[in-house]
Amino acid sequence: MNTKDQVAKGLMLPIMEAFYTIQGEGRFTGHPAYFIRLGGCDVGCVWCDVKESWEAGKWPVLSIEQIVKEGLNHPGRLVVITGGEPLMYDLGPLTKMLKEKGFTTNIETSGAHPFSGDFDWVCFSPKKFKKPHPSIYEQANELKVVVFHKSDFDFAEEHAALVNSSCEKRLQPEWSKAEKFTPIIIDYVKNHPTWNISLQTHKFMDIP
Ligand SMILES: C[S@@+](CC[C@H](N)C(=O)[O-])C[C@H]1O[C@@H](n2cnc3c(N)ncnc32)[C@H](O)[C@@H]1O
Ligand SMILES: Nc1nc2[nH]cc(C(=O)O)c2c(=O)[nH]1
Ligand code: SF4
Ligand SMILES: [Mg+2]
Repeated sequence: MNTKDQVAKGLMLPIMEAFYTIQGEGRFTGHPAYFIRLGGCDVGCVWCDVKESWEAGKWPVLSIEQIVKEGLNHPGRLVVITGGEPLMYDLGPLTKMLKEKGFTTNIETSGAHPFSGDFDWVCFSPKKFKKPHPSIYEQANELKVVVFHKSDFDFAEEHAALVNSSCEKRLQPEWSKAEKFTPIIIDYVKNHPTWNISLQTHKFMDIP
C-alpha cells in the first residue's frame, strides 16, 4: 500500500512533533502527558498559536507503530492527540494501538471533521472559522471555548446548548487578548457558575 492510502486508513500519519510535557489546559491541567501533534488543519483560526502546523505536507509521515513506540519511552501513560486538526485523519487504528499498550487517550479538537477513534476524554473547542461536524456533540466530555471577542460568550452558550448535560464547560482567554478578557471571563463565570476557567498554564511555566 502506498503512503497516501496508508494515511487515508489511519495507519500512517503526518507528525509535526511529539513531546512529553504537562497538560497545560482544561480538565487534565497539571497531568504529565505525551502529546502527539498531527500536521494539517483547514480551520484557519486567525489567532491560532500553532499556524506552522496547518500544511500537512510539511511534516514527516510516520507509521502508527513508530508513533506509539516513541510514546512508550516516557513513564506517563496519558496521551493527548492534538494538531493541527487531528480529526482530519481516521484515528481508529492509532487509538486502538495506544489503548492496547495501556495509554489513556485524550484529544484536543475543533470538531470540524467527522469523529473517529477510541478516546477516554474528548476536549471540543469549536471555532467560528469552520462549523463543527454534528458527530462531535455527543462525544464531547469538555467544551473549551477560546475568548477573543465579546461575541464569544454567546458563541460559547450556543455550543453549550448542543453538548451533553454532563459535558464540562470552560472558557479560555485567547493568549494575546488575555489581559483584556481574563477579568471579563472571571465575572462571567462568577455569574454563570456552570462554567469554569481554563488557562494555558504551560505558557506561564514556559514549557512546551
Ligand atoms: C492548537 S489547537 C489544536 C487542536 C484543534 N485544532 C483545536 O483547535 O482544538 C489546541 C488548543 O489550543 C487552543 N488555542 C489555539 N490557539 C490559542 C490561543 N492563541 N489562545 C488560547 N487558546 C488557543 C485551541 O482552541 C485548542 O483548544
Ligand atoms: N503543555 C501543553 N498543553 C496543551 N494542551 C493543549 C495543547 C495543544 O496545543 O493542543 C497544549 C500544548 O501545546 N502544550
Ligand atoms: S482549529 Fe486548532 S489548529 Fe486549526 S487553526 Fe484553529 S486553533 Fe489552530
Ligand atoms: Mg498548544
